[in-house]
Amino acid sequence: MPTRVLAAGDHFVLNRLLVEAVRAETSADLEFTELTLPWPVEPFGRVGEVDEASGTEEQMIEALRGVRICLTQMAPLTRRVLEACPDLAFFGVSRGGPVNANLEAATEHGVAVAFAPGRNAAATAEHTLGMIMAAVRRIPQTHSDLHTGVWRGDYYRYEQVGPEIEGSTVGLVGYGAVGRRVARMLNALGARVLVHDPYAADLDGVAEQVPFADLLSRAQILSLHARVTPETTGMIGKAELAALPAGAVVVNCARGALLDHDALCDALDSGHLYAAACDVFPEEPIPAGSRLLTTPNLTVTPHLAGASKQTAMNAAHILAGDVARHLRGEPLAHCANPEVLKQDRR
Ligand SMILES: NC(=O)c1ccc[n+]([C@@H]2O[C@H](COP(=O)([O-])OP(=O)(O)OC[C@H]3O[C@@H](n4cnc5c(N)ncnc54)[C@H](O)[C@@H]3O)[C@@H](O)[C@H]2O)c1
Ligand SMILES: O=C(O)[C@H](O)COP(=O)(O)O
Repeated sequence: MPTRVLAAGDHFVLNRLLVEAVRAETSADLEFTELTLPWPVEPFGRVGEVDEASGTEEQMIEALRGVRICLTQMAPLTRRVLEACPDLAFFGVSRGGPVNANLEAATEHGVAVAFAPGRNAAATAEHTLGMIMAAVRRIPQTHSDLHTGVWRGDYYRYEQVGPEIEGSTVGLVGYGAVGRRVARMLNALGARVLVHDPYAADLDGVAEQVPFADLLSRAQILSLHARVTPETTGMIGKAELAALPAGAVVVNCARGALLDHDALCDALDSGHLYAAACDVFPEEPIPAGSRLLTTPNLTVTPHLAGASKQTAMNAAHILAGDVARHLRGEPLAHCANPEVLKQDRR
């Protein structure tokens, strides 16, 4: 009897990549089903606490009959799904965190939850560098000026000039897959890189861990790369922005929940900050009429830092490696619930 595998991504391209990556990783006798599911309301920021009713729960329960391995981007693994699908043993989430899985219930049901850390870290780090440069050099503003027939060379040459990255002090909050790549790039550009991440042990020799208050008082460029936790939610508010040196630049390509956006707009309006750039917001899409769309010197992109040609392929390869390990009865490389009692239910 072949082992049944369900690829339940939000796009047929992801499903194809998942199936092909698993086929390339193992010669086990597998039978694949592909199901394209709509992207549910994103539980941004919560990891492993999902359990509310979801529109796709019924579809999942139906599709998971007899399925042992499920690979998905956002399909919900709720307690109800787990109770209704006793054959499931492996649930792979093609994201940096298994935000769509109830980890406690999965562990109770002996279902291993795998995920794909770092799959989009290069893309996100490169976008962050782009946002820093865009903000510091006023690229979006001057580009828009030219489109409206305005050539303001002297203004931007003398009155609106930002710091060079070379020689600047940059503060990174969070030193995980993205943060450490940003640090390497900025280090190569000649910046001094300070880090606040209480859980990062090794700083790769390119950055210096400092107390949070020191980082804030010294960072000419502040870039956020922490995951959202109770500890990091709202960690950059009015007081933290005020603590930055005058003329500082703030960049957020992590999560909107880390930053008080009203305080950010106030700090830009008052001239305390020179510029800011955000890819993520408290509400997405940004509602019409929001200050985030009209505050000068705030560059915005629509939550696409992690998107690249490689991202989905990287995720598929990371998950496929763990599918092969699961089938061989080996420990997984990226398991969100390693305490799972019964990983192998063959
Ligand atoms: N905009 C996008 O498209 C996009 C793409 C990828 C990742 N992200 C977001 O970027 C962030 C970083 O992603 P990653 O893949 O590097 O995650 P990661 O899990 O590899 O790293 C997150 C880091 O945050 C640190 N952290 C935890 N608590 C902290 C605290 N109190 N203070 C400072 N640091 C703390 C952790 O120790 C860890 O090193 C996440 O919020 C992720 O959701 C956004
Ligand atoms: O949607 C995003 O922000 C990116 O895909 C990264 O999120 P993740 O690391 O939580 O998957």
